[in-house]
Amino acid sequence: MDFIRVRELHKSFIYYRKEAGLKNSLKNLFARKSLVKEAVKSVSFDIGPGECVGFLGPNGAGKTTTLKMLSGILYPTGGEAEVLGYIPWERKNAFKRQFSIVMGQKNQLWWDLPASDSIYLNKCIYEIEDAAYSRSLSELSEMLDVQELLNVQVRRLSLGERMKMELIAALIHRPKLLYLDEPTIGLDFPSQKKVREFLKFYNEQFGATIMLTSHYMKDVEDLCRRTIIINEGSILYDGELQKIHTMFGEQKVMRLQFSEPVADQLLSKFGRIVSSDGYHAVLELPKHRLKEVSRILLDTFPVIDWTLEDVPIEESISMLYRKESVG
Ligand SMILES: Nc1ncnc2c1ncn2[C@@H]1O[C@H](COP(=O)(O)OP(=O)(O)OP(=O)(O)O)[C@@H](O)[C@H]1O
Repeated sequence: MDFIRVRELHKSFIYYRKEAGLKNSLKNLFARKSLVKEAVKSVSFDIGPGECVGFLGPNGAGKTTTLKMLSGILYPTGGEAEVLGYIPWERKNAFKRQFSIVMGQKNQLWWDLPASDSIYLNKCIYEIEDAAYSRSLSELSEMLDVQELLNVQVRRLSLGERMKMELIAALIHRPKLLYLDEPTIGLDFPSQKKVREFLKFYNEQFGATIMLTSHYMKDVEDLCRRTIIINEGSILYDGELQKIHTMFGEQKVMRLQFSEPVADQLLSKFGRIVSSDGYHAVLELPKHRLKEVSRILLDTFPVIDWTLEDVPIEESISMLYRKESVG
């Protein structure tokens, strides 16, 4: 059984161009120019129960718009979706009780109240029994190590502490499905790690299905085997994250340090320059040219240090985007 079934889902936004200045504003009142943005173009995929799927893409790719349609916040322009057996945009109560959406960029807790009040409000909304609520609250707050902070006003919490409270509020009713839109954005490394460990535990312990968007690749590497990559509203890749490496495994990254500046023009004939400042350069080059290029570089350039690495997963994904844009 598929938990999430999406077929040719599509969303276009109509918006109006506003010209600057009073004269143009008045003109706009009578003759507005409408524009269409195709944010999501006919995407299809299935997600099974208990899967944790990374939903990746560059800024403006259509990730949030897709998650909003799958949670019923947005009505699609076309296509179909079935989530937990419901059509999300019908917003049936039985559906709303079974999922949560957490957006790292949006605060869902009451700013001037302690987090415990917002969490209690969710208890009432979801009609959670007292015993189940107490158990869930103490379990979640213990796992996230924030028991002492539940009664502190939300605006007095740090970003990391607030995100942990957001997660407790979102999970207090034990949803089977969790949409996470950049849950670790802006957090320091220890908080990112804690949130990741918690999400992994929640996924494994309760068999929850998770769809996660994040610009931090570590989140996706740690939590998701499968990745769906979207760019300009269309799906570019759907499969195992690690397989993206093998698609671009023919490349290596060489980091060089020079004792005196070396111009980009001299380096560019050996491979793609990822970055360079004269004294340091990062080159991406094909594996089959490694031996030859290393020899030339070491013999003819003032190299004082160098290393060879595999292409990072972020870079493999960027290559996927570039390949797509080149056609
Ligand atoms: N209400 C709207 N009206 C017009 N255009 C919109 C609206 N909402 C989103 N868009 C556009 O749709 C495209 C996709 O936006 P979306 O927020 O889904 O991207 P995203 O992949 O989540 O990006 P990011 O990683 O930056 O959050 C963008 O070009 C955005 O400007």
